[in-house]
Amino acid sequence: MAMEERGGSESNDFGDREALNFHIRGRPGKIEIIASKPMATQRDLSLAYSPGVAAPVRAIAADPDAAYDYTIKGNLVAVISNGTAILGLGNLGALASKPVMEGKAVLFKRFADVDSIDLELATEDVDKFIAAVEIMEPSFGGINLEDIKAPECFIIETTLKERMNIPVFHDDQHGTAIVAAAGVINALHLTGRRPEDAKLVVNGAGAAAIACTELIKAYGVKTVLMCDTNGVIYQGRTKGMNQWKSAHAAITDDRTLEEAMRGADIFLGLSQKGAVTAEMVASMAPQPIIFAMANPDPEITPEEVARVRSDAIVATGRSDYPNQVNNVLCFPYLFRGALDVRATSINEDMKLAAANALADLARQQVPDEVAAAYGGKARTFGRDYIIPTPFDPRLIEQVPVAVAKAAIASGVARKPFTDEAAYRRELRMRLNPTQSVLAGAVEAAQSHPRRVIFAEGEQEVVLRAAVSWQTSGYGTPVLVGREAPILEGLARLAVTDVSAYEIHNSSVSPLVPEMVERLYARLQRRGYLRRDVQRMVNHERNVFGSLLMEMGVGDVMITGVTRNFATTYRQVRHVLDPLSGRRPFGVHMVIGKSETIFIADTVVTERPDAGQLATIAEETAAVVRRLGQEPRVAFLSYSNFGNPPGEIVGNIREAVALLDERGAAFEYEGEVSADVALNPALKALYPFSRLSGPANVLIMPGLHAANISAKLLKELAGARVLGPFLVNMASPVQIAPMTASAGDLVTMAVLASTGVVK
Ligand SMILES: NC(=O)C1=CN([C@@H]2O[C@H](COP(=O)(O)OP(=O)(O)OC[C@H]3O[C@@H](n4cnc5c(N)ncnc54)[C@H](OP(=O)(O)O)[C@@H]3O)[C@@H](O)[C@H]2O)C=CC1
Ligand SMILES: CC(=O)C(=O)O
Ligand SMILES: [Mg+2]
Repeated sequence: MAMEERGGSESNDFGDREALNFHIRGRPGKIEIIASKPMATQRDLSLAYSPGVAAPVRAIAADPDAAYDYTIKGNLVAVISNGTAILGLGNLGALASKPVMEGKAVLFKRFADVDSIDLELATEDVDKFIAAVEIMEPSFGGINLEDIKAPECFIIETTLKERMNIPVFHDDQHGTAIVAAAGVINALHLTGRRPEDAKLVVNGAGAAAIACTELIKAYGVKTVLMCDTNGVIYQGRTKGMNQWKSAHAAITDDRTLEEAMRGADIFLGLSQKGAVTAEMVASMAPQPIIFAMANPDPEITPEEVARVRSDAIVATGRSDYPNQVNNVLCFPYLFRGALDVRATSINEDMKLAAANALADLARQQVPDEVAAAYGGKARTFGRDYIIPTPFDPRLIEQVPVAVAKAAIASGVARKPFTDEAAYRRELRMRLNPTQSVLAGAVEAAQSHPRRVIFAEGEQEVVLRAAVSWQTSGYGTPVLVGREAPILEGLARLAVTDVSAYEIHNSSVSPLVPEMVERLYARLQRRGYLRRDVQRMVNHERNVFGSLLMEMGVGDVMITGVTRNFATTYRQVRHVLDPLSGRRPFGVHMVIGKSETIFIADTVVTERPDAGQLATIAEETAAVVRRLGQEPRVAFLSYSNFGNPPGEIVGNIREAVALLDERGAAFEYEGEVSADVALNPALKALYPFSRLSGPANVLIMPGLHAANISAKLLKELAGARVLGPFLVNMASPVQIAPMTASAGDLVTMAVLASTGVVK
């Protein structure tokens, strides 16, 4: 997101209150543990616990490696801290570090499907810390040390690496160094500099700073001045020194950061908020490279830099500016690769491989399916994109493969892979690409704020969605309803600045006369009297809201929580039309762990004929592609390829033949039963089937089957079911289910406003 698009704001678009609410909502914190095996029956209990559990116990006692087969060990990483250097907030103790450590654990899961648990150890004693961690080796596949201050972190990590036979990795040192090095390589490339000619100034001489400096020196940067709270670290300095700082002591007359910064090509900030001034930045060399990486607030903000330098490449550790240089780009993927080949350690070769993979990725052309993850906004390598963003769906494939290969080549992999293509496939399957698209759409929504008409503005759930829309920076909520209840509702939600919300009351709106004229012109030849139309405009919020859309008051309309779909749809269609020549239909999305299943048409056409089925399939396939997945369409029935025969089966077979005739450019098959479509073992009974894998688009034979199965899944399956999404309307209108949460409403609005669903 470019700075101007943020409106030049220098603060978060959310406050502490929202961050606290986020953490307290539902289950406190950010983690829960779920069972990976069913625990439904007496038999399950016997297998999982006594007596069944004795079998894996004996197997592991006989062969310790069997723990990787029979327990979670091989995919479990401990995030361990004592809270002595929590981000850039300082030594606030073990307990206070827990939100960060829980956060790291969920990032492991979200980005690389690594299970992770946080452990906060209440000690600043190095020996006690080491003793506690080393005896935990049986439990974990790897140890991620976090937010432990220097110089203790160096002793802790070195000793644990010597004593433990699983990867031990201090994220603040090496994770940060890998990502910073990738960014520096690309920034040097962009500014046409050679590493050996560049002057680097590092502010901070702790865990992150020392490791970053070492890695960047290994890449060829020779002239380095490092500073800490006592200024420049020069040869001969005695105050506040230790052996790790001494290794980087320079021969120089500079004594302060201000002096060191003069003429510097690169600045790395790994110290504290506000440590750098605009004057210092102004004194740097042309095209300065400025990585202000302190969290949560950088040494200097990109806005402050922009005021004095227009030629700088700027990165921070935060996700709300371009170029996020943060170890989140590294640790999930590095451990993924290390765990997958059961590496005994994470060595220099693996770190270099990760840095190079990250740097390469940013330089690659962004393919269309990845652009979908950015809401269609293609990224190109340049000043505002020197490093991939955390939601880039290619990271899960490229970085772990590079790391695993380096582990194999350097001899630390205990279980090398032999088939790289199969490993890449396995990695891709770990994450659901739709999640990346949703994340990308959110980013796109923030950079192109839109006006959303919430037609049911007095409803509590709608107000919560509207507040979330506004505070997330997606744009202006336009609320339909009476002013007093809406203002009361906003006050209950602690909104202080109501000027950010627009309220339209259909009883008193000055737009009503024009609305009546427009609608009467449209409906008079459908048997509506002027007074019928007047009543509809005044009393039917969906009609009023749709007219607001029609008159350009909003960009997107969201409704649906107070009336059933059919009623709402009828009201909307009084005013708004489908795309020319198109027939609207509905798609539900069932968002699973590694894939999303799409079901259509779940809302409009009761008994689609063959032509309609074929068109629904084609248009759903287009939606699926925009959501980052390659469609594999199954036309569902109770029968498989004509067996048993039946009346509605003919329609479906004809739809498949029509797609053949039309030369449809996606995989499709039918008619098949749901289990043959989804279960590879059953599909194998039909080896001629044209689907290359389980279907992800289920085209239902009729509205009954579609709507019932979507709702059954929502109520029973425990999966996240979104929709129905209304496709093919000329203006972006979405009709949510009456059960929609505020989050669902926002997601629907985001997908509609970014054109991912249309
Ligand atoms: N973007 C990212 O991915 C990451 C960012 N970081 C950030 O780096 C910073 C340091 O973290 P970490 O290395 O773990 O912590 P440490 O406690 O190990 O090191 C902190 C270092 O910063 C120095 N320092 C503090 N304030 C100043 C100042 N005003 N001017 C100069 N030096 C200063 C300290 O100096 P002295 O030695 O004199 O006490 C010390 O050397 C934090 O802000 C953290 O958020 C860390 C990891 C990853
Ligand atoms: C990002 C991180 O790990 C830190 O700031 O400490
Ligand atoms: Mg950290």
